[in-house]
Amino acid sequence: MLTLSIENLVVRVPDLQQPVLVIDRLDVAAGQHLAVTGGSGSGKSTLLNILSGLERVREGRVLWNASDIAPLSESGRDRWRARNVGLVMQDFHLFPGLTALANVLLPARLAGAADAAILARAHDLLARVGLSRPDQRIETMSRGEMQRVAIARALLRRPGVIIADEPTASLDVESGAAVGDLLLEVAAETRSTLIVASHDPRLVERLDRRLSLAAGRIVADNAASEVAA
Ligand SMILES: Nc1ncnc2c1ncn2[C@@H]1O[C@H](COP(=O)(O)OP(=O)(O)OP(=O)(O)O)[C@@H](O)[C@H]1O
Repeated sequence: MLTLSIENLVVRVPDLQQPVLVIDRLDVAAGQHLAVTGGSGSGKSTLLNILSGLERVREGRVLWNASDIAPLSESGRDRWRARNVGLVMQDFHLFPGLTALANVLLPARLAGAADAAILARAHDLLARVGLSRPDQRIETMSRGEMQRVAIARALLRRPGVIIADEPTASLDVESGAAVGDLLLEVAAETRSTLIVASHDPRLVERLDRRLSLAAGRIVADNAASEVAA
């Protein structure tokens, strides 16, 4: 379980005068389930990249359990992420040539943590996302099946926070609902904080807190009485 606090965050990109993300203050309690919504280009992926340490914080502070990740080097952020974050990104980062099961297990194997219990959990998670062929090679899978492998991998090591970017985007209604069930069940089981960027109203409405971004700013937050536009 990780608590998040963002203070005075400003994210800029080369070639643009206006920042792409400005968040003066955001607090997310440990174990909270947060949906990040907003139109295309509103800053959702930028926020998730910052929160997961994929992108460096250059202005402001991003504190996880009161520890700021902004000063960490890239390798420091990689280590922090491997220990704490279950990440589901839009482009999955799966490895062709490996089976579904091997992809799910890879981060645990790299960390020297792939024991019998982890192997059993990998099988269980693949079954729960509806994949019955753990030995199928990744490159032969459909996009929706790959999405489910990426989700199983993210949940394997009971991360303190699960961060998912459009986790139901490639899925039909039924598979999307199953993935929503799984994310919520696993987050509850492991008491993980859950942060999901999504356009999918069926998923968004199941999360207890909803934050809406427009042009890189928070314009609605159902947990806040006042929101700066
Ligand atoms: N490296 C970059 N250079 C220029 N512009 C960038 C860069 N990275 C992000 N942006 C811009 O920042 C804005 C926010 O992008 P972001 O990907 O966070 O949006 P999003 O809400 O996730 O959109 P989508 O729903 O389409 O994925 C967009 O206008 C994007 O074009």
